[in-house]
Amino acid sequence: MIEIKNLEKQYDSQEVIRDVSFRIEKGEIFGIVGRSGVGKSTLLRCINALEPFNSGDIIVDGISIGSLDSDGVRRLRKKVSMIFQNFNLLNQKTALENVALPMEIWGYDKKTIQSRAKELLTLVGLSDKYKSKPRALSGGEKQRVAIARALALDPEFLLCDEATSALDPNTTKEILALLKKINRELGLTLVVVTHQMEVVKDICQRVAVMEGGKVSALGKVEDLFLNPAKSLKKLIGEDEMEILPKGTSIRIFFTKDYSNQTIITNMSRDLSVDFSIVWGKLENFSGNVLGSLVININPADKDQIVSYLTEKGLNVEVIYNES
Ligand SMILES: Nc1ncnc2c1ncn2[C@@H]1O[C@H](COP(=O)(O)OP(=O)(O)OP(=O)(O)O)[C@@H](O)[C@H]1O
Repeated sequence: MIEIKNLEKQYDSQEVIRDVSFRIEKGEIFGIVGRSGVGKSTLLRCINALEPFNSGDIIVDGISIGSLDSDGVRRLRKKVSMIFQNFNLLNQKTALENVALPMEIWGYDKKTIQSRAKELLTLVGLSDKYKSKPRALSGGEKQRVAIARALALDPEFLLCDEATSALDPNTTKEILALLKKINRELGLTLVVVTHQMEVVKDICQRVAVMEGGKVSALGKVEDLFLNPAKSLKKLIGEDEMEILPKGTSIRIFFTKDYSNQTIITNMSRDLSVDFSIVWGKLENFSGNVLGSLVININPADKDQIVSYLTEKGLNVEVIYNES
């Protein structure tokens, strides 16, 4: 488990992390999202002591990072590995040599290094590229090598700093599938910093939204997307607001349990009310299809519609559009 407690970080006089506290549970895929410059990468780099912090603490599996000496930091980085947007591979070395490097630094014997590096490159789907140098690899392949290297010392946590931001959409999907596989099969806890909402929806279970160095929302991804806090709405855009008709509308959030039910048609029959469907979307969250629907209603029917839907266990939001 990673516990971040009242963390504060400044660069000179600029406050970058302001009183941030949350926990990342073992085995989960946890997202940290926010606009550029809100402090996501800085927070991630504090977790493996790449950046010092000013006050507060980070506890990784019971170890307080704030009090580590240089040997402690070395051990922490073995446990908490990291991948980056620009891959950070050594260009003069082959894929195999890049993956071998951390094991050489830790003094593993040559035979173990060779077999483990090959095993890891096979795990990431590059069994035919052992001898390729980075310049002969695509972006996705480079990130696969970086992931194999990050796994070389058997870490428990993998920090991913915008790991798919430099990749095209299809390659992004492949790398996300690989990260999910690593989480599932090796039990690694993943902390994923990203500004890409598709990444959050595809792989994260919980997410912290950052704004101005603070956490402005935190929770399960589907809860935050289906009933977004203001901070998340700003990030994902409020495109539907532009097409809302005048008057009173109701946004209905469909959770897993309701997404296949015909509640809306039943409501129309049960209450004898008319409405028009204005807008709807279905989203895929780690394989679960959830959705939201906006209906425009007669203002006089508002209370009975809200009660009906709430009694059925649905989340609703009333939206008034005066313009
Ligand atoms: N080494 C540094 N020295 C001084 N200021 C820095 C340093 N690294 C980051 N900053 C500043 O700290 C703030 C937060 O940066 P950070 O990289 O953590 O944000 P971010 O949310 O990850 O943004 P991005 O997605 O653009 O990387 C920014 O204003 C940035 O300019």
